[in-house]
Amino acid sequence: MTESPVLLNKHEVERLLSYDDLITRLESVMGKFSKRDSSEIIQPVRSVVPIQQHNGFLGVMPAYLAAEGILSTKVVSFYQRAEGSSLPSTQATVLLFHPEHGNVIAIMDGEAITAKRTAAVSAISAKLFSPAFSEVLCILGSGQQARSHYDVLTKLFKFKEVRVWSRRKEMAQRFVNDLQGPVTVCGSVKEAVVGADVIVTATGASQPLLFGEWVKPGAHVAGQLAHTFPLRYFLRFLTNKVEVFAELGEIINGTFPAQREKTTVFKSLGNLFFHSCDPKTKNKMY
Ligand SMILES: NC(=O)c1ccc[n+]([C@@H]2O[C@H](COP(=O)([O-])OP(=O)(O)OC[C@H]3O[C@@H](n4cnc5c(N)ncnc54)[C@H](O)[C@@H]3O)[C@@H](O)[C@H]2O)c1
Ligand SMILES: O=C(O)[C@@H]1CCCCN1
Repeated sequence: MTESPVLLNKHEVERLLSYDDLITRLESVMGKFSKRDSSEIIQPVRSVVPIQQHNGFLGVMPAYLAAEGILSTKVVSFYQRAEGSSLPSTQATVLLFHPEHGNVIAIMDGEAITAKRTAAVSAISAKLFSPAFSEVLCILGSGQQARSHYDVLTKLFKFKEVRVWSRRKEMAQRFVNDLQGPVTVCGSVKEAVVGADVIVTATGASQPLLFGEWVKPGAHVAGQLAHTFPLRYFLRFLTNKVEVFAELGEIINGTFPAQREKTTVFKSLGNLFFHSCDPKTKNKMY
């Protein structure tokens, strides 16, 4: 007879999930994923059901790591919320299965996992690609991802200055009031971005907010885009001289060099990494 699944609520997940463990673990699994060896990891592309009349989506994100006996799926809904809505735009549950018997062994809050996992992956990208002496962090947005990115990036790097922009200044101010360290609230995206070494985009915007001409040469952009944000926009608004270079796992594996001195963009959905174009560098397209 199978036992009842363990239930982990948001508070428990937050307590148990440390950024140090997550970063180590994610570096390992992203490296394995990029080897495309199905005996190591099977992770199909996320299935998404559009819920058009309510501006929402339901996604299912399964994965299987045979050697480690981990069989799991996240079930996530994401909705476009009206400005000022108190509802979270992303809500998720993660189910862990017994790989041999197929029964559910744990049901975990997925909001905390999504917040921390996504920020930890950006932190890995920043570790690899941010300028050697990064002093200024810029965060666009003031929601869940903005907060988790603030937490992990200020834990890993010693920034001299942190800037936040949000479409409503009072939301940016509320975000800052919750933090311990000093953060500047900026009145425009440009003001927040110019001169920044690490730039996090964490908004639900489906139109470009950040323009390449504002980005300091050599800076690193960690892009948490709305999945509705077309990739071609993201490339064009940044610069028309962008090449898709590699998956993050390929950089971790050493298949491609990180080239920290270049202006780099990590597009989190799909784990792609871009850098500004160098004609001598081999193009790699996915
Ligand atoms: N890559 C990933 O794996 C991943 C995971 C989770 C979330 N995301 C994406 O990250 C983004 C932020 O997610 P979140 O959980 O922090 O959401 P959230 O709802 O907590 O915060 C959204 C933020 O975006 C701002 N915003 C919304 N629409 C905007 C617009 N049109 N212009 C300017 N600002 C706007 C809001 O004011 C708020 O600051 C979303 O696009 C989400 O889809 C990506
Ligand atoms: O990977 C995720 O969990 C998120 C959910 C929200 C939309 C973007 N992707």
